[in-house]
Amino acid sequence: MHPTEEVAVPTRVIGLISGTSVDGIDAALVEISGTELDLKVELIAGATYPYPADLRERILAVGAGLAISMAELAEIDDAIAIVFAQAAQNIQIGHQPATLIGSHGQTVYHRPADREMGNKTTPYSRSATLTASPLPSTDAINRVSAHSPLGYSLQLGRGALIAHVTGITTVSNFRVADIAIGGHGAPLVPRVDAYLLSHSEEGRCIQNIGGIGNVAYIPPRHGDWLSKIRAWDTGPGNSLLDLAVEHLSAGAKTYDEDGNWAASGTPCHPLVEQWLNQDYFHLPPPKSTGRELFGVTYLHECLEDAQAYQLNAADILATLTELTAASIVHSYRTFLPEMPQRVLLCGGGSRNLYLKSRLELLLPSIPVLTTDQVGLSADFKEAIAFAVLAYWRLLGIPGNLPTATGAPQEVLLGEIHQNQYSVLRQEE
Ligand SMILES: Nc1ncnc2c1ncn2[C@@H]1O[C@H](COP(=O)(O)OP(=O)(O)OP(=O)(O)O)[C@@H](O)[C@H]1O
Ligand SMILES: CC(=O)N[C@H]1[C@@H]2OC[C@@H](O2)[C@@H](O)[C@@H]1O[C@H](C)C(=O)O
Repeated sequence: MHPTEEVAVPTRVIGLISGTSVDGIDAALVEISGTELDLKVELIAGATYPYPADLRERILAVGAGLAISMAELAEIDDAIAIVFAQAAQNIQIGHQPATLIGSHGQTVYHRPADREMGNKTTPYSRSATLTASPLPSTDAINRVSAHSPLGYSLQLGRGALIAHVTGITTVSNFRVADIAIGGHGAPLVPRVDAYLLSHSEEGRCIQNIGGIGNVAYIPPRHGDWLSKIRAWDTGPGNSLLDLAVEHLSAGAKTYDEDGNWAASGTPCHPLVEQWLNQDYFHLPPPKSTGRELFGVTYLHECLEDAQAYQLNAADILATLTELTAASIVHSYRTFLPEMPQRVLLCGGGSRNLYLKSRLELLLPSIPVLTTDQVGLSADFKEAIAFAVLAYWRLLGIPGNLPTATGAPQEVLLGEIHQNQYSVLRQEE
């Protein structure tokens, strides 16, 4: 290739994600330089674009198990891609345009790998030498597909359509490569956290509180610090709280702004202790979860349990907030090699002042700040991370951390959908 024709690695990148709260599309326009240890990201613009109300309702219904036809699945996949593409267009207005998009899409289903099955022999042949054997019986197939050795995670909003609509090369479907080798495919942000938020002397927990909570413990940055990182989904973040607020306000509110409603109640500690007995909180990492577990059914069970204590609405919210805080701290004390010297919060839950105060109470002598306070946007960190993951994908740098996802090795994450312009250039 002639030197003047050399294609520069895109450095102006858009990251897009809608998380488990399904509140809207977070878009971050960033300027990236460096690669890993010298990685630098400047946030040029960040915005959240709320979903059209009817699309949000459909996503939540599908995520909660509504049966739909294949045609409807294709339709909703493309509807999400179109609003993501529009978010990408909007975030560039008034700025130099981007040449790459990293789009996480919208998770509508997440089933972690079945550890038990992963270690068991399967009814199909895994041997390297091909030997003719009968196809598995229907019973065996049903057994395996009900407890597949591989996880399954579905993110809608196909990258091909985003690339087509925006004309910008788009990387999407980040979770599948990790899942294909036996990982959970989540959490994926910790590798980016490691390079953007590690400290030379200080062990830090980066705690995202979205619909679901997840933590990345990052030891001080020396020696083999990278292999000592631990990360997992801590359990409910705001998912149960949001559902409870909607229920208790008869649909008038969708979340507990600043945690004010919960702050006017009193947490019921025996109930929190009872809820903490739940299996997920005792499962050792790597582990991941979603609204499939901490969703509507779970909330209804919590509300039933609460009846025995005759709690009012504020007490119920205080108790659910306490579950989020206590499950986070319980998981640090149970699974971390050592407690962090600092906790940095991000995600919408970092704005819940009552939740933050409960975390501070449960973590005496450990400062609890937000990532904003160390220079990385708490609102847009996940979107920023998917911009970096797309950038790494083009550079051939792996995006997963095996200690976080449980995958046996590092892999390149994401499928690349080139824009029409670069496809035409290759054909010339
Ligand atoms: N001012 C606020 N006070 C209290 N809670 C807030 C506030 N702002 C946002 N939230 C909470 O944050 C949630 C959205 O957080 P976020 O956008 O980080 O979640 P997400 O990215 O969808 O989830 P995940 O990280 O699990 O994928 C809202 O649903 C709400 O519960
Ligand atoms: C399957 C899925 O979308 N998981 C999300 C979810 O939201 C928080 C937590 O559960 C986390 O593991 C993950 O997201 C972030 C972006 C991650 O992969 O790091």
